[in-house]
Amino acid sequence: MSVDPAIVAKIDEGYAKLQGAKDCHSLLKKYLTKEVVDNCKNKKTKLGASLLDVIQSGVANLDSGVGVYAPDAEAYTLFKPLFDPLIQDYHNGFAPNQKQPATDLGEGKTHLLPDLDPEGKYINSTRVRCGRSLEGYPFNPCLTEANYLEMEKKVKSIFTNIKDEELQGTYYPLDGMTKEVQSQLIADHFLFKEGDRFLQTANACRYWPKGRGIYHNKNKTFLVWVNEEDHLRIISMQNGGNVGQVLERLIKGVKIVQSQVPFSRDERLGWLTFCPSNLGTTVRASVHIRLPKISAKPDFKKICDGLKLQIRGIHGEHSESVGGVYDISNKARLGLTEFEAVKQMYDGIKHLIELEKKA
Ligand SMILES: Nc1ncnc2c1ncn2[C@@H]1O[C@H](COP(=O)(O)OP(=O)(O)OP(=O)(O)O)[C@@H](O)[C@H]1O
Repeated sequence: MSVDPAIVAKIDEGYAKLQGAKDCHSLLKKYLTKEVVDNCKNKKTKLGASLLDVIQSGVANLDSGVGVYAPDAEAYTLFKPLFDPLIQDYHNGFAPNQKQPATDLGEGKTHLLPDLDPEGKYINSTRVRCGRSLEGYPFNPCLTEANYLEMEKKVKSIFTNIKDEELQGTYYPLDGMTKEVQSQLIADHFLFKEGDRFLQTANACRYWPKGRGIYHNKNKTFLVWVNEEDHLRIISMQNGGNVGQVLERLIKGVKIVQSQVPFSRDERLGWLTFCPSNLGTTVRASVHIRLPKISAKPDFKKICDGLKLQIRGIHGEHSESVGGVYDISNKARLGLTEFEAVKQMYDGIKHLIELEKKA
């Protein structure tokens, strides 16, 4: 199977565009060398995905942080000259000979994560999410409309089997949801946003809103996103800083969901996801936090980097802080266990609160 010359030409153009973009600091630009382009541009996965599928979002969006997506699981091995160094850079030096450790969600250990902010002075809310991909299905750019609908049907049957009283809820398909309800769910931080340009240019939004939706319990403390960036995003969240409680609920939910359908896991890369930044544990544990004194200092980002933490704005990735509230989470998700990923956020935030108190 050879790659269409028009696609090869677009890959070459993409490379040239990145090279010429002085203000582009994405990991794609850093690792898409001429050697990598020449090595990969004529390769195609069994499902027909090329290097263009991997790089097109980062080429279109020069302000990307990462800039690459895997159109299917095979892409991670076929295009490893690009993925391996990029993964190593993003995930704390996770080298090509390293393996993701076995899953440890933290069962029996959540008491080690008592409330970070019992007086409610700093933390508005806490959230822990993980992603899962249904075994046997590729990622967004390779999915057909029939795939989306079939996957949604499978996942809906998981939800109807949730018997746990706290987690029981309803699935709301995006198709048919009123704009008011959708906008309110987004504004309240429960639902994924609409029209994300990074995902759109990755070819991840075809047939939208078909097959997309959200499940949540009555209190909106346990939620599952269906077919946004990943097949599933399983989320536990609540007001305040009780990380242990949030994780406890997530563990319960993941175990129920996982007992019903098989998910794609790779020997080396752990749970497989569309974006390489989410591989491994797929865990992003975050707080919405106010740290007015230390966040005003010029070295705030450096302090967070040193604690292996990532800062985002209040409406998630690629958004700004509002009212001095930041979303701060663990950065790496690969090369450590799920519990360690949450603990990395926990220890880092504890330290930041101490610095804020002393400032
Ligand atoms: N601790 C938190 N409390 C309340 N809402 C949160 C918290 N962390 C994230 N959110 C909200 O979750 C939504 C999704 O955020 P965002 O897209 O940045 O992250 P994500 O779901 O982890 O996925 P990705 O990393 O792929 O973007 C946003 O509305 C964001 O404000």
